[in-house]
Amino acid sequence: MASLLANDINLTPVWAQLHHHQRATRPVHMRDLFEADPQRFEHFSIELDGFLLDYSKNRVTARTMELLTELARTAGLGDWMRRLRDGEPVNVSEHRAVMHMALRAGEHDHYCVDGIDVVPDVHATLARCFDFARRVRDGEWLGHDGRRIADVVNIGIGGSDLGPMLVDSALRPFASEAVRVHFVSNLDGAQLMQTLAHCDPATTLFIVASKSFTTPETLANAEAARDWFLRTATAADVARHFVAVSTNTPAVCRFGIDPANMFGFWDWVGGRYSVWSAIGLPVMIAVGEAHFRDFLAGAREMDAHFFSAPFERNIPVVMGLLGVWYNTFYGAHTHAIMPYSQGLARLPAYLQQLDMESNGKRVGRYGEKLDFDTGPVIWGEVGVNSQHAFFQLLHQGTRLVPCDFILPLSSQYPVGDHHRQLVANCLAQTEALMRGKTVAEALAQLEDEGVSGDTLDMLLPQKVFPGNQPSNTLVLDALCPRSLGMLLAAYEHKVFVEGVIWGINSFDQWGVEYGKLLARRIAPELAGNGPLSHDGSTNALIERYRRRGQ
Ligand SMILES: O=P(O)(O)OC[C@H]1O[C@](O)(CO)[C@@H](O)[C@@H]1O
Repeated sequence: MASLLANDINLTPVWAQLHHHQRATRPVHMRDLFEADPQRFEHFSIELDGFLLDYSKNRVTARTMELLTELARTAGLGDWMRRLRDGEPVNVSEHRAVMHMALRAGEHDHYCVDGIDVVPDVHATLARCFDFARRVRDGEWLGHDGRRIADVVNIGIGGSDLGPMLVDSALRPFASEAVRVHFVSNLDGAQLMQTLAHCDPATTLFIVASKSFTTPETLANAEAARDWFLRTATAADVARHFVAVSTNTPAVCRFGIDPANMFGFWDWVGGRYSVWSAIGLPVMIAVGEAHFRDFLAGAREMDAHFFSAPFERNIPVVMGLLGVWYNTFYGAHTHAIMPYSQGLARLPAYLQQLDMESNGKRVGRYGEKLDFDTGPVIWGEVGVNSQHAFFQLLHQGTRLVPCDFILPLSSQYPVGDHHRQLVANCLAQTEALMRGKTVAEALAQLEDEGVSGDTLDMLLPQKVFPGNQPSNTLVLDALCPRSLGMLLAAYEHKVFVEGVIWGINSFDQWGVEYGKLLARRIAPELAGNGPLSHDGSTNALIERYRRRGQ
C-alpha cells in the first residue's frame, strides 16, 4: 500500500483494531501466555548470528504482532525503508538524505545520494582516519617535543561525544594500553580541568569533534584546551596537538586547525548517527583499524538484515513495533534500558539522544499535528546497580515500564563467579517482572515463615508482585566490536521504524534550537547590569547570579 500522509495513520482501521485489541488483551497475564504456549520463546524470539532478541516476555500474542505488522505496512514502512536505502531526502525538513548505513558499507555496497555513490568517499575518509590513528598508536605521530602521544582528549557534545564515548568504554578490553582516551563535553569546567590534570600538554592530542563546528560548548572547551596547551607551547605547535572532525572546513580553519588535520563527514550523517564516521576517530586510535572494521561489519550485518528480513522476523522492526505498541496503545510514557555490562554503562545516555532527539516530536514530518503519543522518555542504568536503585518501582509501582535488558553471555573481565551471578540477576529480574508473585504464593511464603494475624494482614499485600511488566532481552554472545555494531545499528533502525509509523521525521531536531538561542541572549545579561525583560522567575535568577555568581 502507498504511504499515507502521516496524520492519517490514526484514522486507519488497523489503528482502531489495535486499540480494540489492546482493551481486549490488557487483562491477560503473560504467565498465562507462557503456560498456554510451551513454545512461546521460540515463537517470540529472533536470532541473527549470535545476536538474540527474546521478546517473549511482552504483552503480545500472535494476533498483536499481526496487527502491528499490518500497521507498519499501512504506514508504508517498506516504502520508507526503500527511500532511506536509496538516499531519498527522508529528512524532509532539511531536505537531506540519511545515509549512516553508507558509513559501514562494504567494498561491494553502493549507497547513492543525488545519483552519486558515496561509498568510495566514505572509504577514502576512513582510510585517512585509520592511517592517522595508526600513526598515533604506533608513536609515529609525535608531540611537539618529540615524545609520543599518551593522552587523546575528544572535545565534543551530543552525537560528537556520546557515540565514541560509549564505544570506547565498551571496547576497552580491545584498546591499546599506550594511549588513554578521554571525553570532554560539559560546559562545567570541572570536566575539562579534571581531565587535563592527568595530561601532559606535550603528549596530549585534542580531537575537536563537531559536525557544525559552531556548537558553543565544544568551541568553549576547545579554546580553553588550546589556552592550556599554549601555556607551555607555541602557536606553531598547535598543529601537532589539535585535529578536527567536522563538516565545516572554514570554521575549522578559523579555529586555527590545519585543514590537513581535519577529518570530514557529510551532511547526510546526523550527529546522533555519526559514530561510524570520522567521529569514531578516538575509538580508532584506542582499538585500531581491525577492531573498528569489525564494529562497522556488525552494523553492516544488521543493516542487511533490516533491509531484507520479513517484518515478522526483523529484529529492528519488531523492536519498533513493540515500542509503538506500548507508547501509543498502552500509553506507557517511558522505556528503561538496563545493560548488564559495565562497558555499556553509558548506553542509556547514548539511547536517550538517539531516541528522544529523533522521535521526541509532536508534529508529523509535514508539520501536521499528531493526535497520539510518540517517543517515550528513555532512561536506565547499568544492571545490577539499577536493581538497587529503581527496581522497587518496576516490580510494585503503578506504572507500566517496558524494559530492555542487554546481556552479554561472557565477561570481558572474568573475576571469580561474578559473571554467572550477574547473568542470574538479569534473568531473575526479567522472570520476576513477567511472572510476578500471586496472593496465594505470597501467602504460602509468609505462612512458611510463621507470620500470622495482623502482621500477616499488613504484609500480605506488600509481598504481592503484580508482574506482567514487559521486557525484551537482547543477548550477545560476548560484548565485542561486531556485536556492539549490531546492537547500535538495531537501535538506530528501531527508532526509524517507530518514526515511520508515527509519521514523524526522526532526523531533524528543531526542539534543541530555542534554548540555545535564549542562552546566547542570557549570557551577556549575566555579565551586565542592564534592565531585564524576561519572566519574573528568569529575571530574579539572573539578578541572583549578578549578585553572587562569578
Ligand atoms: O556535532 P555538533 O555540530 O557540535 O553538534 C552536537 C550536537 O548538538 C545537537 O545539534 C543538538 O543537541 C545534536 O544533534 C548534535 O549531536
